[in-house]
Amino acid sequence: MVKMKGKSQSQRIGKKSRKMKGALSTTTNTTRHLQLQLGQVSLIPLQQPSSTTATTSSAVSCFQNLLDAEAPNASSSRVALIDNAAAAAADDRDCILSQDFFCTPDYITPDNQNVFNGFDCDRENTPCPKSPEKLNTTKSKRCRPDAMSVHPLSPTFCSDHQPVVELGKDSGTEELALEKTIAPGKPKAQNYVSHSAVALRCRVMPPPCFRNPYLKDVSDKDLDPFGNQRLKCAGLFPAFTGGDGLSRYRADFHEIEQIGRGNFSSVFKVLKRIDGCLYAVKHSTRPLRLETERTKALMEVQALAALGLHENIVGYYSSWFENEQLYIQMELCDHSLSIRKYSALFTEGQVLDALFQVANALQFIHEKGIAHLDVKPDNIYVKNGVYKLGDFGCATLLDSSLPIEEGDARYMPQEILNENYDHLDKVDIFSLGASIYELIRRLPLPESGCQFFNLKEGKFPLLPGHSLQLQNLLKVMMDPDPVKRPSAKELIENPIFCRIQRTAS
Ligand SMILES: Nc1ncnc2c1ncn2[C@@H]1O[C@H](COP(=O)(O)OP(=O)(O)OP(=O)(O)O)[C@@H](O)[C@H]1O
Ligand SMILES: [Mg+2]
Repeated sequence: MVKMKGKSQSQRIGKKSRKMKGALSTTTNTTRHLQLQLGQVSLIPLQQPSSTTATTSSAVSCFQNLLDAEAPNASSSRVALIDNAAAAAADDRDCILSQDFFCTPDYITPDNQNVFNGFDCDRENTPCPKSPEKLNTTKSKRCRPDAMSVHPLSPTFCSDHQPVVELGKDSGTEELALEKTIAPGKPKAQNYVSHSAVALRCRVMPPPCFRNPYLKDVSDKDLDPFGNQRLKCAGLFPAFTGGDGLSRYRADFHEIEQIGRGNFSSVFKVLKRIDGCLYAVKHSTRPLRLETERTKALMEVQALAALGLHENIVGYYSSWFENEQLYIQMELCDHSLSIRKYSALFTEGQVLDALFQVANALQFIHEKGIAHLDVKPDNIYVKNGVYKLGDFGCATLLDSSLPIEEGDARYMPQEILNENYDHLDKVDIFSLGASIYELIRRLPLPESGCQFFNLKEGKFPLLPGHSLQLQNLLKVMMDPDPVKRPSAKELIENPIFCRIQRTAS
């Protein structure tokens, strides 16, 4: 409780009540009637005026507002009072909910919370959202003209898309109205699953589980027994897809700035509210409406999760669907090696360092039976001098048992453009060679023409300032015959890397 100087808060409130009663004594019969009712409703001005005069006038004007609101008959005045009481109650709830917001598990957090806490999902960008503006009940009246009020925790609380839910009109009590799901005498809509029903189901059922195609040794029976059926209706679950309900992104993270944008996604630097640490959160830029689109998008996180931790692979923390978009929480890196954004010149030592570290990442993922298929400078990130392979959006299984979607054509070897998928691990080796070549030259790789095809043949001009040993290594990595390219394991065993190991030790 906030202590006030010299006097307790209740003493001050008592003083204000007495002043208000003084004002009441001069009013009409109607006022006395209202005064009786006010005995049960505390009228406390929201803002405490500094001077005594201001306090009195505030109390009077507050009372005057109630008088103005009073309708000719008693029941409507009761409605006005209930509305004000409900609004005050909503205020209290809002204050509590703005705290609860951060600690309640998704599937029990009320949906439509953003509606009544005044939390603007688009513009919210503050670490600690303030308690919302007081909502008056006009809003519920506009949505539901015949309703007295709706408990905001109810799934039926005012939403533009709410199906009709009739409320009890208990004129004899001043409690907040109890909701009745079906109005007596009204025909029940057939074959219609109400939004509220879905919201309710979301709260009692956890979201579905998916089989990870990159993990071979997990049997289907280890998964959620309803998984298959529920995958089909995953898009129906607001808590799962976001819907118009709670934003897990907004609830859990404070967005700091956009740090990247790919063809399919945007990446943001965020602060996780609960642990105070910085992360990168990537989300798809267009909605994933179809089950096939969601399944495809999920493969990126499934690959990351199946791989587990490696120093040279971007760390993966968590993922979820929201508003038909897939969100991926990752380790935050300093920048990518994109030559459009990062223009530093690479010495041979730095080039070898980057090559060695990414080759380590490739060895790790190839050993787990996974190919990346989109190795390029944009997808190699740096954090404190450590290179990390990221963007597993094209990852697939080496045995070609999963669909194959090749990455950026500039970094792809000829065989994959010819749809020969026999040596997918060697595709990554070619792409790494092409990436290093681009980093050395600081010029974007050609997208077509003679040079484009020459590179696919492993033919490129000399690289001044770099050792022949390195240039030969790049040529063999970009050999048109995938079999002649070294594996990632062979690559990291190349004696050329003794140089950087010597420097490091
Ligand atoms: N974990 C991260 N830390 C720092 N920056 C990142 C991170 N993840 C992504 N980025 C930045 O965001 C950019 C786009 O990310 P990403 O490549 O994953 O998106 P995408 O849409 O899959 O890309 P693409 O167009 O290559 O398919 C990256 O090039 C990088 O600059
Ligand atoms: Mg990318």
